[in-house]
Amino acid sequence: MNEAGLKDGQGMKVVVGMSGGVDSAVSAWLLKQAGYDVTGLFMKNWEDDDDDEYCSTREDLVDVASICDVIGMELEVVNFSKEYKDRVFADFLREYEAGRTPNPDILCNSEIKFKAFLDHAMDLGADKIATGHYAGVREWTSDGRTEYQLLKAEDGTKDQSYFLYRLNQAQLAKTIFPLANVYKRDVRGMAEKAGLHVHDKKDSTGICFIGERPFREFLMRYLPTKPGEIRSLDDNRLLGEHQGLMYHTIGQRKGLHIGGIKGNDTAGDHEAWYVAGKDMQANVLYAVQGHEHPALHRERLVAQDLNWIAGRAPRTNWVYTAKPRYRTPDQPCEVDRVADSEAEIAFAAPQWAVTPGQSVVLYESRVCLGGGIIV
Ligand SMILES: Nc1ncnc2c1ncn2[C@@H]1O[C@H](COP(=O)(O)OP(=O)(O)OP(=O)(O)O)[C@@H](O)[C@H]1O
Repeated sequence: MNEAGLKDGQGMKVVVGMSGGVDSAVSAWLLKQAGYDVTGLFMKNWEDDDDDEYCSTREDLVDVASICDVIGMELEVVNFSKEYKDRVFADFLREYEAGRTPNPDILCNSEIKFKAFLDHAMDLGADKIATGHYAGVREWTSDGRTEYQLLKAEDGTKDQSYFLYRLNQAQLAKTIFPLANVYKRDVRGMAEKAGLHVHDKKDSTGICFIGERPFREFLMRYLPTKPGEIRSLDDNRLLGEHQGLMYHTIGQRKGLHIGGIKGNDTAGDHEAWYVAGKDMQANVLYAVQGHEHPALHRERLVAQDLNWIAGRAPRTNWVYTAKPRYRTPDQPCEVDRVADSEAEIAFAAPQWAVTPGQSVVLYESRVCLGGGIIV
């Protein structure tokens, strides 16, 4: 075992997804230190002529080349922009058009990083692939059955298992997460010690293909505006106009431009407005006033398009925890009803701004069981 708890690699061939960031650089370095035969693979997932201003792909590739040089490993480059457009971006647009708020990074993991990328790595003769995700994987035997479990990262503040809940047994069987037991606060120091110049590189933020660009502007290029009314959910009062339901998400406060509206004299009338619902048919956006408005809280949700990592559904009448969105701390819950196509989850406490299109991910202690897409 090395400092990250990695087993001796004994020359096992691993292809590491290299983004140009510090996490994947340190992941590759740790594997190399542990005796794996490591190759870096950089993938290009997005191609757009007007993107130079916001897209850092070129600089990232330069960084990857230098990292591979320092570590002493081969670098391969692959273009998955067609696969990305067909399998991730098309779904992203469809979901927005239907008024939901999807999470393309989740689909990018199950369809690109752990499918197209994994297949390509196997073609290159790899035994396993590795990424710099903060998550863990372990082989677990109970009741005579052996399975791969997806685990939360040791560094709970950085855990990314939420984004990986759509992986299956075959994908996990081929995966190493070298940062499973590493704290983010130590990663930059490790990179510096290893002589990797990206030790002080800024972490990437946001959805990969959108990068730092203004989101609404980006979406408008693909989904034209469709103006409609904004109404108060409580009394149907006309509050203003929206430019398209797809530009808004449940719980959103900014960008409604109705802050100054005064209606009657009831107390609290100066509280901020939040998006509480969408009527897709009538093209009406419904808003409520105040963060604590009951319409923004839900004790139950229904999820579809389910993926259970072990290949079997969770138990009903059993206390688990779940995240109805990435940034929400784990919430105690029970699975009330579960079938192949749909599950209903009841939380111990009401959840704020449960949003269709986002994923609900279920955990039993540190083990990620899977989840589904909120409808
Ligand atoms: N363009 C890419 N080519 C190959 N692998 C990638 C690419 N982008 C991301 N990955 C892999 O997916 C992992 C998680 O990606 P994410 O975008 O969440 O990066 P991150 O957590 O900021 O990590 P990093 O510091 O490595 O960028 C990365 O650590 C890397 O292994």
